[in-house]
Amino acid sequence: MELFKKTLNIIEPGDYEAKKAAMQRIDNLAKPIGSLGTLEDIAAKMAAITGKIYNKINKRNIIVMCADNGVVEEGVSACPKELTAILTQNLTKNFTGVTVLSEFTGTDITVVDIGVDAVINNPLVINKKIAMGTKNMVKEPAMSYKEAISAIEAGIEIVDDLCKKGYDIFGTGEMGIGNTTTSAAVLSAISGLSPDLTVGKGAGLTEEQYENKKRVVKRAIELHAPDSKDPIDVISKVGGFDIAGMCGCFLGAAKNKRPIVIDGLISSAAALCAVRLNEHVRDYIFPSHLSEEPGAVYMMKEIGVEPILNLHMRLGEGSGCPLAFQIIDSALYAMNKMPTFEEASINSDGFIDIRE
Ligand SMILES: O=C(O)c1ccc[n+]([C@@H]2O[C@H](COP(=O)([O-])O)[C@@H](O)[C@H]2O)c1
Ligand SMILES: Cc1cc2nc[nH]c2cc1C
Repeated sequence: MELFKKTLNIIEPGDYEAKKAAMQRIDNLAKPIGSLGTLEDIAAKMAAITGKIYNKINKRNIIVMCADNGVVEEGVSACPKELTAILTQNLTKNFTGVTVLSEFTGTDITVVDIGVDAVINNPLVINKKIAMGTKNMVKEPAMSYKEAISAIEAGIEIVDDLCKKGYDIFGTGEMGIGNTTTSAAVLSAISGLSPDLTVGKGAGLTEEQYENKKRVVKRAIELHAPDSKDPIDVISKVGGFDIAGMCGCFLGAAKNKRPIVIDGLISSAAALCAVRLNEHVRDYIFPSHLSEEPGAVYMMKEIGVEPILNLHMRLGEGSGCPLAFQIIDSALYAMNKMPTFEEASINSDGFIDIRE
């Protein structure tokens, strides 16, 4: 509880003076005002995070939180629960989408067992197991309030450690059969939106199974009536250990003044909880893509960010993060290397400053 409270208390807003100075440079670059669109927003936001106008990312890390969800016994997923443990192991063998894309983009992966319902005997998986999966949320709260805090603290600790190792950007990912159900439940509980809008087909469901999934989310919310103003209450009643762990990652990144990227629906649920715990966390968050899950649009709105990409992806694992890293790198490179109108005029006889 101490680490959680301390972290929440010391998170500061971004450096808006540095952001203003960055915007000034961006507006002076040899291009029509605003013509680099979202790349400009990214470069300015990064300046607010680091307090510097010129930024470069050297070390990238995606933290993948793996956990099981008790609600799977209600038939909400097309996948067998055992896949969580298998895919957790696969993350360490470069057998997954996120690891291959990370290899391509020079990104390291941190695999965390935060609640897989199996013994994961693998030195490449960090053991932060809170329990052997959550409870079935239509029968009882998914976890205790204390467990939710412990899982959040595990995420903060992971980010603290990685910051000491020199990582300067983070991605968030997860592996957990059934976690599109918990994510939709968290979104509905916090926003008040009907599960008819927030629930999707996840890894794939028949129409009949999809109707059941919506009923399950409605039943869990009716049973526990989570307090929409208390993200810990929401996570503990209808969330998952992966969502809690990633929520901790967002808080930890904000505390350490490091950028952190959202992937799909599940990491959005974690980001939403983190932003509701402390509004300043938003200053450190970059979205990546718009997940194909229907709830993703509402997640983005509730968090208050606009996805950079729309690639119709719905893999999860953190797979959108390496792609966003490349866009972020490009934005920073343009910011650092493009000449201003003044610089371009000095270096080229024929240059016309279109602002005059
Ligand atoms: O992140 C997303 O937007 C996303 C959308 C659909 C499925 N997933 C992945 O699929 C698994 C959850 O799907 P489900 O149907 O079991 O809830 C979990 O391991 C996620 O990584 C992830
Ligand atoms: C193969 C596979 C990979 C995944 N990654 C995230 N969820 C997944 C579900 C399946 C089935």
